[in-house]
Amino acid sequence: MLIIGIAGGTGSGKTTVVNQIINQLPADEVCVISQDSYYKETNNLSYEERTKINFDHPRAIDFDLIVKHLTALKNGEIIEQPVYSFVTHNRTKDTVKTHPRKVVIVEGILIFNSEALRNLFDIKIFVHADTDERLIRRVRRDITERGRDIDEVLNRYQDTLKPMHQQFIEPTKNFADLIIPNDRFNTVAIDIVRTVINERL
Ligand SMILES: Nc1ncnc2c1ncn2[C@@H]1O[C@H](COP(=O)(O)OP(=O)(O)O)[C@@H](O)[C@H]1O
Ligand SMILES: Nc1ccn([C@@H]2O[C@H](COP(=O)(O)O)[C@@H](O)[C@H]2O)c(=O)n1
Repeated sequence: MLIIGIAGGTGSGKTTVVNQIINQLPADEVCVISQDSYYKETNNLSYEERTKINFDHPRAIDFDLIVKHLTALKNGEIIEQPVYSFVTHNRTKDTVKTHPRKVVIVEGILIFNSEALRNLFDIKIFVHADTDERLIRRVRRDITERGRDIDEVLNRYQDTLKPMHQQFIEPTKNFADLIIPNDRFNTVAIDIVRTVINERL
């Protein structure tokens, strides 16, 4: 099994890069674990309280469960990946059965913050896009796909996204084996990653 970690700031294009990598691989040879699925359960909080959570701080993530699930996949076991709702800011009652595959891709803003998780990755990739580009993409995406309005996105950006990016996300670029510049679509980098995967399989 080849386990690839793909980190990078919000809006850097991690999900897009993952889709570009996997769309040429047979579906039964790859599975994806998204860090967003592993936001801690907050059933004890009201909706109002959940809107105030700092979702860009490592303490918001259930790293123990990601490590447990990744280890289980490595041991050939099927896992029940949680499903997260950006509308309710909580996990839903659903789960997605995720089968062990030859290639496992884990993507998320904070995945290189956990040493235990880092140690499970065979290849660590950091997707980079400039701050203004990420903000523009985030505004567009959160309004069209995540049910937010402009004030919500900009307030969250100023209060948590920007400082947390500087404190926790950008420094983890140093752990990367490969940095993909993604201000524009970077087909060369995607081809290189695909070649590495094919060689290792
Ligand atoms: N290289 C790129 N050029 C232009 N837009 C991009 C690029 N990569 C991603 N996007 C767009 O930016 C938005 C955020 O990308 P996404 O892959 O969801 O980022 P992340 O998973 O890092 O938050 C999406 O709407 C996506 O279509
Ligand atoms: N309820 C939530 C949970 C998380 N976020 C934001 O999602 C970002 C991470 O996802 P990406 O796909 O952009 O990597 C992160 O920056 C959180 O602020 C949210 O808005 N609401």
